[in-house]
Amino acid sequence: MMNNGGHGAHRADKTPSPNAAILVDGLTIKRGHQTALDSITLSVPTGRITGLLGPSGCGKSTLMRSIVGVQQLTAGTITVLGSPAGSASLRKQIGYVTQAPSVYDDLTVRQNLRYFGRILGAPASDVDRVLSITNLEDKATTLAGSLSGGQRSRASLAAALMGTPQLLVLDEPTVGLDPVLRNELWDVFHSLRDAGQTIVVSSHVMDEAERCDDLILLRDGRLVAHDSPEHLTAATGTSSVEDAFITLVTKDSRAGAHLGTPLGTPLDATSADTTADSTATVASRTGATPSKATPTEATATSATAVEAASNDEEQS
Ligand SMILES: Nc1ncnc2c1ncn2[C@@H]1O[C@H](COP(=O)(O)OP(=O)(O)OP(=O)(O)O)[C@@H](O)[C@H]1O
Repeated sequence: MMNNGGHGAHRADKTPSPNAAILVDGLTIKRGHQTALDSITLSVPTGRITGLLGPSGCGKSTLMRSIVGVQQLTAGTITVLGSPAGSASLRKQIGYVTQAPSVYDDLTVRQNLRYFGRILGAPASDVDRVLSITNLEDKATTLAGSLSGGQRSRASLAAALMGTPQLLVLDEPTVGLDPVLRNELWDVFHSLRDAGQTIVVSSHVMDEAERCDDLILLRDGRLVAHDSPEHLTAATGTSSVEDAFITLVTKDSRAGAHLGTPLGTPLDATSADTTADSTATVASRTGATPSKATPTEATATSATAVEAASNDEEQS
């Protein structure tokens, strides 16, 4: 259902589902002089794929960073799997894949997975399980530094899947991948969802929106819509999510620019060139640092990695 009052259209804000995986209440985040997120209230249901969409700079990564607990909140609260975001108890329950592939270049894929698995306390059998899920069995003995871009993305996803986290937070995992690889990854996401995992995934690509169970549309840090693709199109009288979004943004009294892009193209062409996030895949679970550090360094910094990531970025 849609709420057409105020500045946007969204659902479930006032009556969050009792089985919500994530509850965001009045979340405001200032980064530098920017208000990256402005009074966001929403709930993300368990066992579904929720897509985060919106133009570059609208706050998708900031919302994900907040959910995994590496972002300082200016106001509001976030509850994840029943605990405040950032709680130590959540580290093994959340798999986080940032925009930057974050496996260790000088380790093979299998060694990377063993390493992350050891830190997470995952069973040794998990390595083969996630290699199979991500279709990387034939790359198990390849150095991560020798993988193609798409293979590295999948290796990062594999690392995040170690230990079977309940919640997966994926920041533009398909960026730069060709359509066949994107398709394969979406098949993986759907089977993980079918196995009971909750997935929050951001994208610039409108055709990926149709593959999500629910969509959150952000614009300039504000929530414009939160509903299923079917409800969004029905409520706006449109035949595609893209058209629904254009209609919603046009109605949005504070919208400043046009959102129209063809299906399958980035919402913002410049934003396809992603910048590296400051935290590593599974950082929220392991405390490990990105691939430039050696595993030893990563382990040494594990106790403070999450806090450091949060503090560093605020100064950047
Ligand atoms: N390290 C930082 N320091 C200060 N401001 C930042 C920082 N990173 C992002 N911002 C600002 O926060 C706002 C939201 O950025 P965010 O990265 O969350 O957007 P996004 O929707 O994920 O963008 P993209 O799709 O390009 O990754 C933007 O105005 C951006 O300029």
